[in-house]
Amino acid sequence: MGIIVQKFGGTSVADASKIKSAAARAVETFKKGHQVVMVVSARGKKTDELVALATEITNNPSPREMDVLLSTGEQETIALMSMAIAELGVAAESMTGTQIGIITDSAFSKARIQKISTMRMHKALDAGRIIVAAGFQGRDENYNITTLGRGGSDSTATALAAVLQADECQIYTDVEGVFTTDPRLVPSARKVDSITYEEMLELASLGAGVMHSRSIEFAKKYRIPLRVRPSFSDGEGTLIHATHEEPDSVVTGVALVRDEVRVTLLKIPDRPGVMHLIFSKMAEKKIAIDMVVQNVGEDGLAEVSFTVPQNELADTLTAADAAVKELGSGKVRHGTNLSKVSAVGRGMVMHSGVAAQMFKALADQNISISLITTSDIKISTLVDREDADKAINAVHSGFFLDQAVTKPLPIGEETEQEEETVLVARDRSEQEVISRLPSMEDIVVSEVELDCEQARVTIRNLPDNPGVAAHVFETAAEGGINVDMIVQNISRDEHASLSFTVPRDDIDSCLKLMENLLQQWPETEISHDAQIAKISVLGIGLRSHTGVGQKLFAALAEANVNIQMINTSEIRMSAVISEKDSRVAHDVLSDTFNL
Ligand SMILES: Nc1ncnc2c1ncn2[C@@H]1O[C@H](COP(=O)(O)OP(=O)(O)O)[C@@H](O)[C@H]1O
Ligand SMILES: N[C@@H](CC(=O)OP(=O)(O)O)C(=O)O
Repeated sequence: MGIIVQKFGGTSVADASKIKSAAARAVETFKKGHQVVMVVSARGKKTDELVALATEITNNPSPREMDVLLSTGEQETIALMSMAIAELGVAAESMTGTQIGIITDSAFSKARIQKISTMRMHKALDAGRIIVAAGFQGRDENYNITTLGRGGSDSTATALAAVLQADECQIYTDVEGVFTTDPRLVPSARKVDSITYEEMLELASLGAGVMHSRSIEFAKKYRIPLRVRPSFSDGEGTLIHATHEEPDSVVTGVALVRDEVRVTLLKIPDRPGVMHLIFSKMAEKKIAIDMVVQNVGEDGLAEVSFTVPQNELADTLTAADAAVKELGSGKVRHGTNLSKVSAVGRGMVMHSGVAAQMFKALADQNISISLITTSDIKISTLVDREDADKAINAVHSGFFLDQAVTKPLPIGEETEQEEETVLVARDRSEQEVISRLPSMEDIVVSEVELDCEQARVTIRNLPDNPGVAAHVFETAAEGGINVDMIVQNISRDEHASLSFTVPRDDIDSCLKLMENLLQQWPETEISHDAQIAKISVLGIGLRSHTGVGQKLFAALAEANVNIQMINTSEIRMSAVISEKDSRVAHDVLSDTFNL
């Protein structure tokens, strides 16, 4: 039998009795004949406590020393866990990230794995020992201790599963599996039995804290079946894999990021290269931009908004100021106390009216939406933080996620799928996997897609009131118009400007419907462009790797292509450009990403 990786999060190793029951589970698996690699996190809230302790000493801790400090939480757990396993009569060996040979770059607090050595682990496994590995940590080339970012033990687990070609990577946690949303926030959330890598990637990157998004990235790249399981019961949990069967519902889950801030660059030049410059300034400071919302420019001037985590505001403003200075025009504004509410589901691709349904759910609760961005399988909205809980509940019930009954997968299909995924893992020689290690965290762009069948509609000066977006998209849905990309930005005077794309053949009927609707808001202006193209890069981990946006914008700038609208997600980045630029954009992006 093969290798099983079992990861136990902080909540599952919080005290001695929890450590003992985690140890018992590993021993049970071992006794069934598997080789077992445990990956453990710091106990309970240990990491938070260490962070708090450091801030009692300084407001400006050295990033290097912070990583030395935070890595101790996991070190405590590996020793205790190994003792607990030994008490059950099985040999165990604790290993820190350094001892395993997890080599990362030197980006303290958000390091990326570059290499993993399997030698020491194989030796211990072959000697009949359970490995207890410290999650969340590694070392750089100069033996500085690094950490992988909060929640990073999931990434350690899937990365180890990938290099060891494990049969399954099990993530044990304090809930029954992956739910339709965080059950702590929405008690009526339901567990889902299976979910695709893409949906889980989007959900995790949009705030579903149950998994670290990079861990799913590894699992998808290396085809490792992941299973999120409860540590307190024998539940089967949720399988995360590459299924292709029809989804049961249009939306699979909703997620919340509570602490977001918005930075808006106003009155910046509307010309090629602008986005590239802004993204480069952010990338220099390793700021992972979250939502990016760029809408069509007006009078030669454009505006772009993005959101970042609250704690990156100061760095982001410095970078934004530097960008504006270099551009020679523009103003930087920001808004705080915001939250992002998103809905994710593969079914969105096939159904129209999904956006309208989400905006209506928010409008019914009188919640105003300041930014909107969509991709093919997700819709994200930015709302006031005080509305966050109300919003997530509204969207969850608006998509009937509290009511849907999960349809069990037909037994045959599930078995076939599992066998297929396991085979892929077993077929590959370890040598081949190891040779790919230096590029373990490389960006994977798999396709450049060009869509010249769409037209763009832009509405400016929309009142910033709850229900406006819902009206617009309900009108489109009632008219049978399938809206694709949606971007809403807030404008200079706090009015909203909304752009969206529709099939080109529907542009006339769409304009007619909109003109009718807009009569109630006389200050609005509508414009359109039927000669647009949507160019997209598809892959994995696109948003969390700041480099992809940077490369994309650099390539388009180099080719002198102006960008009208942008949408980003974990698996797709799209830009609306003029149709006349479509060929050159396609060629230059294919070149840039070596496709
Ligand atoms: N969609 C979701 N499904 C399940 N749990 C979720 C979801 N979104 C957020 N969570 C939260 O994630 C928590 C588990 O993650 P975390 O606290 O990091 O656990 P661990 O300590 O095991 O790593 C759950 O207790 C739950 O509140
Ligand atoms: N201890 C680290 C790493 C981690 O992954 O923890 P958990 O598995 O409890 O989310 C943190 O708190 O971020």
